[in-house]
Amino acid sequence: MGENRESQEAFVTLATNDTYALGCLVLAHSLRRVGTTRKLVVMVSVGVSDSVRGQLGSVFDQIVPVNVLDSSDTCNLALLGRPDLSVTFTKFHCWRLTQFKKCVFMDADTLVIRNIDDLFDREELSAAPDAGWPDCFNSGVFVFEPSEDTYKKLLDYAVTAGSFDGGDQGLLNLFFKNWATEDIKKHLPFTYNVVSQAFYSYLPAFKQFYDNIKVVHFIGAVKPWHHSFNVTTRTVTPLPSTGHSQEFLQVWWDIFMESVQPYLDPQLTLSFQTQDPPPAPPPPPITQHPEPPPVQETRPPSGLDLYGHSNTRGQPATSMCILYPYVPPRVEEEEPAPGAPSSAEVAVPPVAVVDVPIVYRDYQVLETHYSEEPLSSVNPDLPPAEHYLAQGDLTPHPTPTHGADYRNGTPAVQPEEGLQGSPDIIDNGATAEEEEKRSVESLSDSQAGIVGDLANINLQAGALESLPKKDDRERKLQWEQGQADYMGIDRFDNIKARLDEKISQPNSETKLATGESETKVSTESLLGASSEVEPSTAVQEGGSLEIASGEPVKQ
Ligand SMILES: O=c1ccn([C@@H]2O[C@H](COP(=O)(O)OP(=O)(O)O[C@H]3O[C@H](CO)[C@@H](O)[C@H](O)[C@H]3O)[C@@H](O)[C@H]2O)c(=O)[nH]1
Ligand SMILES: [Mn+2]
Repeated sequence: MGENRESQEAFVTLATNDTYALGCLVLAHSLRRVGTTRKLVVMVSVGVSDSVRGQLGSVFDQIVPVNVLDSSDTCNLALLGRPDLSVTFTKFHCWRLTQFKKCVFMDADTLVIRNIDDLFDREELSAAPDAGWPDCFNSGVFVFEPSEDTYKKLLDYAVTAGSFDGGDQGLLNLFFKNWATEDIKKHLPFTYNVVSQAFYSYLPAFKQFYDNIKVVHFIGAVKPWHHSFNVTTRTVTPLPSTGHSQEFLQVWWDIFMESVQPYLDPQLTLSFQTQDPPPAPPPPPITQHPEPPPVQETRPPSGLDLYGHSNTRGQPATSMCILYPYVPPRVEEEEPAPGAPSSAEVAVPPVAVVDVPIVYRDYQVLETHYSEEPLSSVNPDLPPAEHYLAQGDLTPHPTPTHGADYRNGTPAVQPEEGLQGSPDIIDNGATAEEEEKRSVESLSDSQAGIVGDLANINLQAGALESLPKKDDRERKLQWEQGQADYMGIDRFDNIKARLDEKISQPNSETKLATGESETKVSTESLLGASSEVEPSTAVQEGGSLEIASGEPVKQ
């Protein structure tokens, strides 16, 4: 392979804010660690701060500023009416990197485990199946050939046809619609884009093909950087219900702590937050709606999908996460007083407890289009932003809390007390636990649904007892109707915990037929149901679940 080829091929990623840029940094270090010989390119929009750009420059070969509202774009006018396509279009800028012959695009939330330079032997458009709908490809990793012509066609197509999921993935799948059938070589193995929840959805395959995993993709609303990391034990605590594999989260954090975090600008903690979209109004309290709340026709039904994405675009869920964006580097200490704990034993308190609005697949709130400059300054010939607002195309955000004008398409409803005015950073000396507790308690009963979310996301993994207790019987019925709460109470590690518990109780009524390779367990035991369940509703035909019980997942 000639040096020539190596300089003409690149891995490309994208960040529109400092938060996603952290992902880009970890991704780039992961690529360097597996010894890639190709160039590394990151596309950044105005939302990425100078200090973070500087850090990107230390690991990427090129930083390419991109701006979707570049007035040279012929499609500008049409785009203005389609704010939902903003980040989508930013991603498409990768086709303009015509200084390269071939590229591999990688989302900022991907992590490279093994060398993938062989991807450059593939043609446009090669990608791996999406775990949610395998006839579609996932657009987090794809091979493409830069071309201004393709870029323009994509924009035209986007404006006329639109994206069926509002994001780039829906659009790219329509544009490259023969991907699934035309050429098997364009079907990348799933190992090139393993959604990190796969260990959960298909554990045996995850174990079988574990050694081939090349790229892990942390899809969904909760990203590795939303997790908390204990600097003393140097372990990450997985947030329940995200489904992310602890093991790969740990790999992400190890790289982050070693190669990224020590070089972060100490001021970043603040800019980190202000770059994030402002807290959006909470979804209407469920208890006050005998009928489902009115939903705009264009929206798919609400609820979370397997990966924790909300199907309700424009309705962010609010969750508390503890961020550890910056841990001050250790300074040489004076001799500790006799009897005082050494610095290694002192748990570092969280830097900030942040109310993070988690935005599910909703890219309308991002700053690419709107936050930095008023629309009118982008192209002085265009009518002012109010014009579009008046047409009902866009809805202004109720309160531009960060000085930026985020027009996120969500209804202009004032957030309710208790969620609304929570400052971005609570730094009052309270411990994370106290703060969590306080914020949960401050919610009114009518926000019970939200309390559930808060409680759920704050629980430490394995804290089964403190999960919100559903009525056992109701839960059992739901299970039997195929409505198990796979991402919550019925998620794998909970089921496993219950199994372990049952197995360790020799007098348990649970019927355990332990074969060589599998264990059959009754619905009842999985649900941890009490013995008061009526016999008629006890284990029914088909109500049992098979669980492979081979060796545990590799640690
Ligand atoms: O505020 C944002 C949001 C996204 N991105 C970039 O866009 C990518 C896609 O967003 P992401 O949050 O990673 O989406 P996913 O959770 O992975 O969801 C899926 O849906 C997206 C929209 O269709 C696709 O882009 C993804 O590839 C697909 O995996 C990110 O990795 C970033 O590179 C930003 O820079 N800023
Ligand atoms: Mn992604």
